Amino acid sequence: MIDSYEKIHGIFDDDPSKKEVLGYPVLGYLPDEFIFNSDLFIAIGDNGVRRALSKRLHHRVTFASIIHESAIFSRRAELGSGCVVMEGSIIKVGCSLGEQVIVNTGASIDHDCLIGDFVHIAPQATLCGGIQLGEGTLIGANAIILPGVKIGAWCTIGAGAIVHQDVPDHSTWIGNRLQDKRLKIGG
Ligand SMILES: CC(=O)SCCNC(=O)CCNC(=O)[C@H](O)C(C)(C)COP(=O)(O)OP(=O)(O)OC[C@H]1O[C@@H](n2cnc3c(N)ncnc32)[C@H](O)[C@@H]1OP(=O)(O)O
Repeated sequence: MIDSYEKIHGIFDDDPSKKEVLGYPVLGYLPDEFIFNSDLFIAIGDNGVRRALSKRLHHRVTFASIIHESAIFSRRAELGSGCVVMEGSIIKVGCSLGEQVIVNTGASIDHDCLIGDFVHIAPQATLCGGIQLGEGTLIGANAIILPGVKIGAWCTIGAGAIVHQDVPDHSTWIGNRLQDKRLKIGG
């Protein structure tokens, strides 16, 4: 997506065997003393890793946000820095998305939703109106969150789930119910 809109100067990656990605040079590990002349985008899906890198770097770089041209993003919605809004997704009036949020392909976020930092909303997930998502939560592909539901921080909502009630922090929800913590699913 970045390739469609902007010049990419290079890619940082900890893996020394990677020399190029999509024809762009891999610059190796990101050194602490690196001086940025361009915006940075953290292209990492893991919400916790994205948070850690963002905290490490935010004082010395500006994070780019990317909205694909096929997405519908209400002019009455807000988006933080470092976000990506992918192909065919819809963000409607009154929504507020924090920093480093991934809105994946075809996801739908209806009116007045409040989305915390470092959230990932996977492909084709549907958020009805007035939903709140805490920091770092993953909404699995094709999940449906019913109107007004509040989901806490660092939760995992399974692919295809239907969430019909509030979910506490650090919980996992699969299918149509909260999982017993003893199952230790989704950490
Ligand atoms: C472009 C992209 O790809 S973006 C990435 C989007 N990613 C996703 O949408 C993934 C969301 N993750 C999931 O749905 C995962 O399956 C999780 C987090 C719910 C569970 O993962 P794990 O903790 O590894 O659980 P595991 O695979 O061991 O399954 C545990 C049990 O739950 C069941 N289960 C797992 N996921 C689901 C699901 N989504 N719906 C219903 N049942 C499920 C399994 O069948 C298994 O049942 P069993 O104990 O009766 O055999």
